[in-house]
Amino acid sequence: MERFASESEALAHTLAEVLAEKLERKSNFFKENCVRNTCYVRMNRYPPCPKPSEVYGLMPHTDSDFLTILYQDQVGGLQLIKDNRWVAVKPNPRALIINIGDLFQAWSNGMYKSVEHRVMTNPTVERFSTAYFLCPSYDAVIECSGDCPSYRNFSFREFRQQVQDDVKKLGYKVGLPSSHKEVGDTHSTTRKKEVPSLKSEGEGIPALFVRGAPEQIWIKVRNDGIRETIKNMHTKSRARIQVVLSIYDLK
Ligand SMILES: O=C(O)CCC(=O)C(=O)O
Ligand SMILES: [Fe+2]
Repeated sequence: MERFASESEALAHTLAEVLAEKLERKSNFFKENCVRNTCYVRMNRYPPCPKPSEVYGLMPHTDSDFLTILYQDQVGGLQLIKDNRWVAVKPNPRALIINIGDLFQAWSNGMYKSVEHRVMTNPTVERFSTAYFLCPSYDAVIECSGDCPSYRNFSFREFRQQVQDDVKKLGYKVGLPSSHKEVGDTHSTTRKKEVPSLKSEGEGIPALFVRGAPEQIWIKVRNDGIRETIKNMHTKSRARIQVVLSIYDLK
């Protein structure tokens, strides 16, 4: 677990810096603000559930961090929204899944989009996953980039507080406002509507290959190729970046 944490730490910083460089923003932000005691690893266990159609393993959500490095076991159940539909992310023991979180969405002025995802339960098999969250200190201020920022500046403490308050009051996280400028304006943001049916597990996204789609970019990176691969990838503006990474990097 310690190894997962330290390898993920290095990887998360590399990815964040390169993604920042692509925005032509100072890449030392992450070194200065996302330090060891502000980031964390979470281990998730999903027990078998007799009523999988009625109970989520994890409710649909976006992560409240800069980016998440996720390793899932072979059971499956992770799904994300792609092209307005839920699709399964096929388990692959040699891949890590990297999700952009809310903070990167705000920091990049929506260039990188936080990915909505959820976990379905399995009626017979228990499932495990491990996630590393790249988070800043509570006092860090998230400054939206660009001449026409879509979000006002806010501290991570403020954002966390808003998420907690929303969950308490409304029963779900509102997260970043989708079309309003003010973080904290919970009433202006409607809950995302339920997206249509999911594709079957078999149709899910293979977790280790390169594919470009209008809204998502999948890249395969090995060993020390991370920087070059990301630098060279073709990002359409406002692309949603979903990075699928070879676990060879973890040796
Ligand atoms: O278990 C998974 O695959 C996803 C976990 C997750 O989304 C989270 O911990 O935020
Ligand atoms: Fe998550």
